[in-house]
Amino acid sequence: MTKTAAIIGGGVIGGGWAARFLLNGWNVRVFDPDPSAEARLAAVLDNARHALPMLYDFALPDEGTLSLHSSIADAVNGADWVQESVSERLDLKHQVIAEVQAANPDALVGSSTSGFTPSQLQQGAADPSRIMVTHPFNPVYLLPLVELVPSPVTDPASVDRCKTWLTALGMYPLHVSKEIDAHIADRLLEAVWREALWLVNDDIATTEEIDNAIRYAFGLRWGQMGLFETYRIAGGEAGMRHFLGQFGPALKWPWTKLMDVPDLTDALIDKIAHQSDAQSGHLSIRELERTRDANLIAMMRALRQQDAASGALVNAHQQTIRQPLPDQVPLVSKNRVIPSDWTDVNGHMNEGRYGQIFSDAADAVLDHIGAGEDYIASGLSYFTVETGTKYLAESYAGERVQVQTRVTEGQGKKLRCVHRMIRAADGAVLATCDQLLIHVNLETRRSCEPDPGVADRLARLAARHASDGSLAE
Ligand SMILES: NC(=O)C1=CN([C@@H]2O[C@H](COP(=O)(O)OP(=O)(O)OC[C@H]3O[C@@H](n4cnc5c(N)ncnc54)[C@H](O)[C@@H]3O)[C@@H](O)[C@H]2O)C=CC1
Ligand SMILES: C[N+](C)(C)CC(=O)CC(=O)[O-]
Repeated sequence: MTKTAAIIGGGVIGGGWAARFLLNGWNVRVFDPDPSAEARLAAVLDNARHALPMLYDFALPDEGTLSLHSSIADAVNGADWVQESVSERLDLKHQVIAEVQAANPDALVGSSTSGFTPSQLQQGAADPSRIMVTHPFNPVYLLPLVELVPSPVTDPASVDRCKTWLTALGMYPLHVSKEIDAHIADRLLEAVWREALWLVNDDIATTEEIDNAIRYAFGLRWGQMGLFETYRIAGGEAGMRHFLGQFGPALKWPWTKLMDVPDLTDALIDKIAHQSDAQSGHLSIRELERTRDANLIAMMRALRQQDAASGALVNAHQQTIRQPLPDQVPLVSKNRVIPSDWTDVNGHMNEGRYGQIFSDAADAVLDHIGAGEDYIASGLSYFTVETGTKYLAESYAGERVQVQTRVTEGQGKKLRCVHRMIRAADGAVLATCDQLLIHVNLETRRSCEPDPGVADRLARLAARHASDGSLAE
C-alpha cells in the first residue's frame, strides 16, 4: 500500500524531503503557515523532477500525491511518517512535535534538525519513543545521507522501520549511536566553516579562493573516499601509522584557529556578503541550484560506473525500482529520463546515446527471453551485427522517453528487433532502430544456436509480435 509522509515546514529542507518522498511513490501532505510556502515548494519540486530521475537508467515509481493542509492536525492525518522541518528553534520544534503527537500518536516522527539532539527534542513529548533525528543534506532529493540519531528512549523497532523506509527512498541512513550536538557531519562542516570564516576575516583568502581550494582538491577526494581512507593512502605503503607519524606533530602547530571563532561583526558579514556577490551574484539561486544539481548528478553517475561511494548506493537502489518487462506487444523495453551528460554541443541528445538506449532496449528483450546475466555467465550471448537508426526529432535532457520494441525475427541464430523511441510527454516518435543480433558462443566467439529454452521463448515472442503491425515502418 502507498505510504504517506507528512512534512511540517515546507522550506528548503521540507521541500527537498517532499520531493524525495513524492518521486519515490509516497503520498505527501505538507503544512507550512507561510503564504509563500506553496510557491517555494513548487520551485523545489520543479528542480527535483528535473534532476533526480536523471540519476537512474530506469523510470522511478509513479509519483505519489501531493496535498497542502491548513493545520498540523490535518497534515498528519493518516501519515506513517512525519518529517519535522521547521526553523532551527527548540521551542518551535517542541510545539510542533506536541501538536503532531496529539493528532497522530502512531506516526514516527523524524526531525531534520541540524544540531539538536533527540533527547532535547523529546523533552515534554507525549511519546518520546517514536521521536528521532533524521538529519538530511541539501538538496535532500539528490544527496543520500541521512543521519539517523535515536536517543536511549527511542524505540529500536521504530529506528529499524525508519531505516528500511529511508533505504527504499534511495537514501543512506547513517545510524549515529551516541547522540551529540550537531551529530557527525555538521560537526565536521562546522570546523571547516569556522576556519574559512577566519581566513576571510584575516584577509588571507576570498570566498572564491576558498571555494577553489575545496573544489579543485580535497572536495573531489572526499566525494569518493572520505577523510580517513584518503589519508591512509597519503601515508603511502606504510599507511595510516606513517601518516600520523609525519603529520601528527602539525596538530600542535598553529595550523588551525578552531579553538577560537571570529565575531560575526557587521564588517565581517559585509565583507563575506560582498565577496560572495562578486563571485556568484550574477546568477540567481535557481540557476545556482540547477548547476549544483547537474554537477552532483554527473559526479554520482560517474561514481555509478565505478560502483563506488554514492554511485554504489544509486546502483543498489536502482535494483529495487527496476520492474520486469510487462508481457505486452509491443514490449516497452526502456523507460527512462535523458540525463544532462547525454547532451552535446548542439544542446540535444548526442547520436551516440541513441545507440546506448537501443542497446539497453535490446538487453531488456534478451533478459525477457532468458538470455540475461546468468545466460551470459553460462558462456552464451547475442552480439549486435547490424543497426539502422533514423533520428526523427530532437530529444533533450530531462525528457522522459520510452522505447517500444517489436521482435520481427526470432529463428535459429537470428534475433531482429525494430525499436521506436517515443517522448512520453506527447508520444512523438524521436527515433527508430532496426537491429540484428546473432547468437554466439562466448568461448569460441563464433555464432551458434541458442539454448532450446531461449530459442523457444524467442520464437513464441516473435510469433506474437508478427501479428502486430503497430511498429511497422
Ligand atoms: N538549510 C540547510 O542547509 C539544512 C537545514 N536543516 C534543518 O532543517 C530544518 C529546516 O531548515 P530550512 O528548511 O533550511 O529552513 P527554512 O527557513 O527554509 O524553512 C523553514 C520553514 O518552516 C516553516 N515554519 C515555521 N514555523 C512553522 C510551524 N509552526 N509549522 C510549520 N512550518 C513552520 C517556515 O515557514 C519555513 O517555510 C532546520 O531544523 C534546519 O536545521 C537540515 C539540513 C540542511
Ligand atoms: C548549515 N547547516 C548546519 C544547516 C548544514 C546542514 O545541516 C547540512 C547540509 O546540508 O549542509
